[in-house]
Amino acid sequence: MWRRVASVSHLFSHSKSTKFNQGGSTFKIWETITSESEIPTPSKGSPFITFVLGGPGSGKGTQCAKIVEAFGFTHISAGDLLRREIASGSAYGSVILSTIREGKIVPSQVTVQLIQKEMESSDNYKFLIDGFPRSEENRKAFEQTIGTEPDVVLFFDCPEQEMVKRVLNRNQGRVDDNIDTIKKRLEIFDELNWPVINYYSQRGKLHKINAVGTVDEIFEKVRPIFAPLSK
Ligand SMILES: Nc1ncnc2c1ncn2[C@@H]1O[C@H](COP(=O)(O)OP(=O)(O)O)[C@@H](O)[C@H]1O
Ligand SMILES: Nc1ccn([C@@H]2O[C@H](COP(=O)(O)OP(=O)(O)O)[C@@H](O)[C@H]2O)c(=O)n1
Ligand SMILES: [Mg+2]
Repeated sequence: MWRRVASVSHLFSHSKSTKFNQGGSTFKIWETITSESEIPTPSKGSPFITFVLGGPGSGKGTQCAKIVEAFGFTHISAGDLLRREIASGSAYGSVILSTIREGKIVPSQVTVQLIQKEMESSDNYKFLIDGFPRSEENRKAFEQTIGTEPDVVLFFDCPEQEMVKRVLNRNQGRVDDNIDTIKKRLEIFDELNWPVINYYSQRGKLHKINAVGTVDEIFEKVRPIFAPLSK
């Protein structure tokens, strides 16, 4: 549930719990109903980090481009970094390629190192980290290596059927955009994503966004989260 608060620097949040049954065990998910939530005030001395979560095809990359344009973030896509690593012929390339083909998660050490390099080489202090963390292992490795937590976590919540449709129409020549790999990616997403969502929800950082609608309609739900930030 959203309440638009135009040009007000405070958005407050309250939560309700929902139970999800994942692989035999029940996780209690705190669903943040972002009507009123406060985002920290960024300072140029320290990075302002937003994690962008959601299943394959939920629209993370598309919304990141809009956020960059409106709010001046630097977009770091974990998937793009891994694909760049493959293309560069790096020593890790073949392992990364087979992991992506199988829809599995690349070891966190590799992904976090790539993210860290991007952050360190940027002059910006506002980062959108897209498609990361995809597991608790990812999350913990980031915290240990970078030594900080995200300020904001976005979660694009999209029905599976819609995600499958979008991925099959994406047309970017990706090795993982085929029905077999998508099925595996959705299974992995279902198994590993919820504990991460639960963790950030309990810390009051999660902004869950219904990812069904047009790109612009969805961005109008994202915009108020960052409204307190200037470009
Ligand atoms: N709201 C939307 N409605 C319909 N298609 C969308 C929407 N947002 C993104 N898409 C399309 O769906 C595909 C997946 O979007 P993308 O941003 O790459 O998702 P993700 O990064 O989460 O996998 C792309 O082809 C994109 O153009
Ligand atoms: N944190 C991450 C992000 C991506 N990946 C791998 O990269 C693939 C593509 O990630 P992506 O973020 O580009 O995919 P989309 O959700 O954008 O479709 C994933 O399915 C994983 O195999 C990973 O191992 N760890
Ligand atoms: Mg993407």
